[in-house]
Amino acid sequence: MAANGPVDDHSGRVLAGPTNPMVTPLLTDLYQFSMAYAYWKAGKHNERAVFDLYFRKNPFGGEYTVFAGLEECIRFIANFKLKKDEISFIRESLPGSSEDGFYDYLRRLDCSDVEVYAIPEGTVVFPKVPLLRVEGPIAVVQLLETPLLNLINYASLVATNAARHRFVAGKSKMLLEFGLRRAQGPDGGIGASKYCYMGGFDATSNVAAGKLFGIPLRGTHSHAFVSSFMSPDEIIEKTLRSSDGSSSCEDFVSLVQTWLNKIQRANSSHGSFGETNQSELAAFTSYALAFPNNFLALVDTYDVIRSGVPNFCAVALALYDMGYKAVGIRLDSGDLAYLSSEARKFFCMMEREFGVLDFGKMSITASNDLNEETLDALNKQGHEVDAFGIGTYLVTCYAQAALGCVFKLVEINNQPRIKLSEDVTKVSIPCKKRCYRLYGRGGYPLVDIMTGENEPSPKVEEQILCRHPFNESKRAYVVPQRVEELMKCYWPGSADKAREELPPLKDIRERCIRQLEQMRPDHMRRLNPTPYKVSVSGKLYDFIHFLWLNEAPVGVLQ
Ligand SMILES: Nc1ncnc2c1ncn2[C@@H]1O[C@H](COP(=O)(O)OP(=O)(O)OP(=O)(O)O)[C@@H](O)[C@H]1O
Ligand SMILES: O=P(O)(O)OC[C@H]1O[C@H](OP(=O)(O)OP(=O)(O)O)[C@H](O)[C@@H]1O
Ligand SMILES: O=C(O)c1cccnc1
Ligand SMILES: [Mg+2]
Repeated sequence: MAANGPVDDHSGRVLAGPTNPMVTPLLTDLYQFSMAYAYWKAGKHNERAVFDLYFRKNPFGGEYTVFAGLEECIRFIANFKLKKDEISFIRESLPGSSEDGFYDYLRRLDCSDVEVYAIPEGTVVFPKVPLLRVEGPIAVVQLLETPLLNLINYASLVATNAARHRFVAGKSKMLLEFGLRRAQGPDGGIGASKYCYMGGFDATSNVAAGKLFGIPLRGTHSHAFVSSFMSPDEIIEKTLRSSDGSSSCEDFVSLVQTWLNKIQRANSSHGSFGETNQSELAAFTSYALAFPNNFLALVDTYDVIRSGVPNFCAVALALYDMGYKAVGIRLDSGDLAYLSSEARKFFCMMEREFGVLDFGKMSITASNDLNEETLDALNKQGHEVDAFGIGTYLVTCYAQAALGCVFKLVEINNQPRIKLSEDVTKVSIPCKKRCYRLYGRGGYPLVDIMTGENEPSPKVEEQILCRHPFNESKRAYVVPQRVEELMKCYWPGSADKAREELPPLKDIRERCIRQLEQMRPDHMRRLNPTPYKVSVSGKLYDFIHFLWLNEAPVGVLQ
């Protein structure tokens, strides 16, 4: 197996660079280069360091997180090489006293001696457990800190946000990501589409993301299309061939009008609406002529119940005459519970009145500032929405700005290191570690446990003591029914190890959905979820506290 550089992986494919060409070795904080210089000057740059990348608290008030962004990290590491002009820029940016030798060193730098262990992308993960363990010469690994955090923080946050929206919406609903126009710039938009799909969305409106990642594309039309029409007279080409090609309707506009009259006269709709908006009818008719097989109309430009829905039905029934099946409607304002229920009643009434099979099952898409709370409210009220189009709140992660992943030194030259803090949640867990997920009888994950690298792994059916890393009184014996080692080798560096494949996005998405489904329901609920337990072995617990006492200066009281 090949170990170094931008080489082929097992399937013979070259590991391409990151999706965003802005992700280069310069996409880091200046202080990383300053430290790299100081390490080099001190002759320390090749000291072997181990860093853990982890977060401290689950986002959105929840008790789980979806890990995303790994593939981009590995592609970055595989292609890490400073270009001549980049090195010149670093020389200009560091103090003039820096020595030439450092820049020769930068020229030779790559990640061929860096090892990356990581939890597979799409896994459900928890605070304190390393998502990534990066080991290598300290100067190089230090340069990786910022880009790795940048690639993982938003990816995992938005994937988690998507998973949470999916959880509230339920499995059977179609979830469409509509956020590109509101996302934080182009990378925010592309990233949101990729990671919302990973977190369980079905499709995106973002065409570039469709091309880049093969995400299914979906979309409707906007109010502009509806309001751009003034009257049915504008429609010049009125012919529609039937779906089987056997006949043709010379004046589809008149056919639609005939159906509108029938609907108005129908017994069950008598009196429920008068004149509908004719310019809206023109827009719908025109759209149907353009897409007879995919007719979906935005029905809230003028009045959903008095105009949009009857106009839609008139066009849909005319299409039906020609052998086509309309797709449905989109609602983008108003009370979505009420309007979707009223629209459904209208469709069912059309089915009964005109004997059109399945007309009542017409798809209803809803959009307009949706988020977890509005989805939850709609569920509680009862609604008839089949698909949700969600933008702003989803992609901007409005409910929480950042995940807060950190990158902490846990070992140097085989010496464990600890970072202390007044705030116990900020004390780092030292040592190069192994992490396991222990499963209980119900098939649910029970606890994650971190051990020292050389400790024996937990065994199925063998009792193991799991301790809270910092709280002495919190501990439990666990007899696992299944033991899963969490971190796998994704970049072996110069070690003679096999590299994990980077699976296609679709497979990661499926993994993510399965992972979320296998969690115990009380960890997943929105209100007061039960925290999932993250622990350390007895041996690691003792060592953390030994090191803590060793490193913490004893105060003097005067
Ligand atoms: N039944 C419902 N229960 C709870 N929230 C709802 C319900 N229906 C819609 N919403 C939400 O209420 C908000 C309504 O937005 P807003 O008050 O701006 O009105 P609007 O429908 O957008 O009106 P307009 O587009 O005419 O200005 C949106 O965030 C929407 O998702
Ligand atoms: O509401 P979001 O969750 O962000 O979903 C995307 C929104 O973008 C579109 O319209 P846009 O907001 O551009 O115009 P509108 O508000 O006037 O409909 C669409 O109609 C949705 O309302
Ligand atoms: O296709 C849609 O309906 C759509 C796409 C992006 C934003 N709002 C709506
Ligand atoms: Mg809007």
